[in-house]
Amino acid sequence: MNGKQAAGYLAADWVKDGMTVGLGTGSTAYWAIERLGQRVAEGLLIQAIATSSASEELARKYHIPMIEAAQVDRLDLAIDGADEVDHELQLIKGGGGALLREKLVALQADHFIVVADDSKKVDQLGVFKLPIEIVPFSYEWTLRKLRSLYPADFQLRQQDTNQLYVTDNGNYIVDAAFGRIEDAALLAQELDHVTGVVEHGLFIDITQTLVLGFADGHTEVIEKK
Ligand SMILES: O=C(CO)[C@H](O)[C@H](O)COP(=O)(O)O
Repeated sequence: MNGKQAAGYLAADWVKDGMTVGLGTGSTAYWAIERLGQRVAEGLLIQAIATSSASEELARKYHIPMIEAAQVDRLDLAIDGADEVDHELQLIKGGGGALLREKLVALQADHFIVVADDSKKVDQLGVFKLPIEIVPFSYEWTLRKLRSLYPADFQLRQQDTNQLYVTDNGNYIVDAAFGRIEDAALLAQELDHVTGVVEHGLFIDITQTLVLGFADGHTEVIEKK
């Protein structure tokens, strides 16, 4: 068992009968979904909402009962991966392009658990390029605005050489190389106010629990102070 699997499997233990669960996206959330699928096969009664079409497909493969967001007001729990996590459990997410739905789901959950292998733990956020989801209409203006605000490299994410990456919500993603981000909360607030930006991958004060997995299969659980 590698670190991602160890973290994903352990996080699935938080899920109890009757819960509505948010399912994250990526190669670590994958293991949590697989483990939940096993538990559903053993009789666990839950319903779930997925943060991407890929996770929805995976959950359906494991016969996890899926519902639409409109059917519930709150989620009991959401489990998702991260691209970076710092000591205060602030995150960069969106490497897999699902940041908007991931943030919507995380904010609606009473308990948000992040699953990651130990390579994701950093002293300061920002080495991983920050994904920023922008609307396609006038995206060049939004890109120009971002470039005028910050001395960072902003690159539109490509699907392949001829095609821009398009999210499940029909938007584009800009990957921003900030380097070390001195004040992630401030940057998050500023990006919230850039017209054309739909959402960004800074998850500030959302995570309650971090489940870290290590290469030898052991895990560490860190609760938000
Ligand atoms: O934010 C995400 C997708 O939008 C993922 O959670 C993040 O990229 C981590 O992925 P992985 O577990 O594959 O390393």
